[in-house]
Amino acid sequence: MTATRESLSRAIIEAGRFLYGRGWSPATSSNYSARLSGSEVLLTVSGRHKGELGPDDLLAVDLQGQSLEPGKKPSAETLLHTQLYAWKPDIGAVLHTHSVNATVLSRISLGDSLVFADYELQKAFSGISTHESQVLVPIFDNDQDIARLAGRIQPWLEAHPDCVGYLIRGHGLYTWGAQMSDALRQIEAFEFLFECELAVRALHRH
Ligand SMILES: CSCCC(=O)C(=O)COP(=O)(O)O
Ligand SMILES: [Zn+2]
Repeated sequence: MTATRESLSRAIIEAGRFLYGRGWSPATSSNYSARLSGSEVLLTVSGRHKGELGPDDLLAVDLQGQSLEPGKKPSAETLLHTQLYAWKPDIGAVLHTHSVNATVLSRISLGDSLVFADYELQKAFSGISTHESQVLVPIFDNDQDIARLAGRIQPWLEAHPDCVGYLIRGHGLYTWGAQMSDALRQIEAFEFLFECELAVRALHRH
């Protein structure tokens, strides 16, 4: 069945309620999107409360991140969404969240990536079928210049076609999927792994 703007709007609004309810999109943070076509994306308007989204809080942008709806301001992080849709035509939804665990873990990890290995829950990521795998999650330093940040992320994506998500240090998580349900599953999987990692590190300090 082809997704309509109405069904994709509903999926984004429901995702916002869920992610805000879990505490992963506080204080108007986060942005969400879904692919409308080969050249257009439905995205959250900048600055909106993500637990109280309605259809007016969404707008269409092109793959260059330009608003197609005058009067509506797209997310400040639009380019981080559109670069993913341009990177892979099978991406249908992108989620960006600001959880405590993603923020803390990305701040205390001094390297430029995290590796998750031997967790059964890694199988929640698209393309992974065994715990005997490694999920490599890059951490990019935060930047208020989103075009510059996208420019630093692009070569990493091109070199890692199996990438399932990335962290921005002190900021949050980006992940994606063929459909909104896939992106939501990956958000939950990342959050589970972040919590495990922080718990393991806390135990090792004693
Ligand atoms: C209050 S959070 C600061 C901006 C941010 O990181 C974010 O995710 C939300 O920005 P948007 O423009 O998409 O509302
Ligand atoms: Zn953000």
